[in-house]
Amino acid sequence: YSTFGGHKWQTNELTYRIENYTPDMPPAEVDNAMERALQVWAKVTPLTFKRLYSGTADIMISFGTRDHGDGYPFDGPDGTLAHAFAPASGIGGDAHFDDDETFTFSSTAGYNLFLVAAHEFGHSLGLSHSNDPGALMYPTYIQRDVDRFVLPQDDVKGIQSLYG
Ligand SMILES: O=C1CC=C(NS(=O)(=O)c2ccc(-c3ccccc3)cc2)CC1=O
Ligand SMILES: [Ca+2]
Ligand SMILES: [Zn+2]
Ligand SMILES: [Zn+2]
Repeated sequence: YSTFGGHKWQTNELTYRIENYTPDMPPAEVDNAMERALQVWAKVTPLTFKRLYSGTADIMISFGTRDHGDGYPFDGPDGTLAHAFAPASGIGGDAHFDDDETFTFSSTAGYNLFLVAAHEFGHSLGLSHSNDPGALMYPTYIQRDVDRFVLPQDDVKGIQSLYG
């Protein structure tokens, strides 16, 4: 695993807000994918995630295409699927998803939103990429069985090196 130089949140009570939705799936499935992706990390750390419905949360989650206002424009279908910012005020911690992608949650076609979100939230919490091909924080997307998803040991060690 690797971190952004040990950059981390100074509190364990984090907040998140889903700012908008993708037309690819019902909002309830987006909520579910995001909640489960955050729980993956909460389960192995003292971190808790509280959902906000207005105002500014630590982790602002949004879907956008091309230039969406942060100087890191998306690139249309395929290529970059999403990006997230390391812990910091303002845009720090935020996770953006490229709405030119077809995200799915139930089927295994397309990019699994739960997996991509879990990976991006790893960045939002302070992890950068791992060179362990089995790790969630490995830079390349690998389709996995999300029903029995268990956070790989490399990621557990990484997040606990920050918040354990
Ligand atoms: O740090 C960055 C910036 C660009 C990235 N490219 S991506 O959006 O195509 C991407 C690649 C792999 C994943 C991923 C890796 C492991 C598990 C799940 C998703 C997520 C997004 C990945 C990423 O998180
Ligand atoms: Ca893209
Ligand atoms: Zn962005
Ligand atoms: Zn990444």
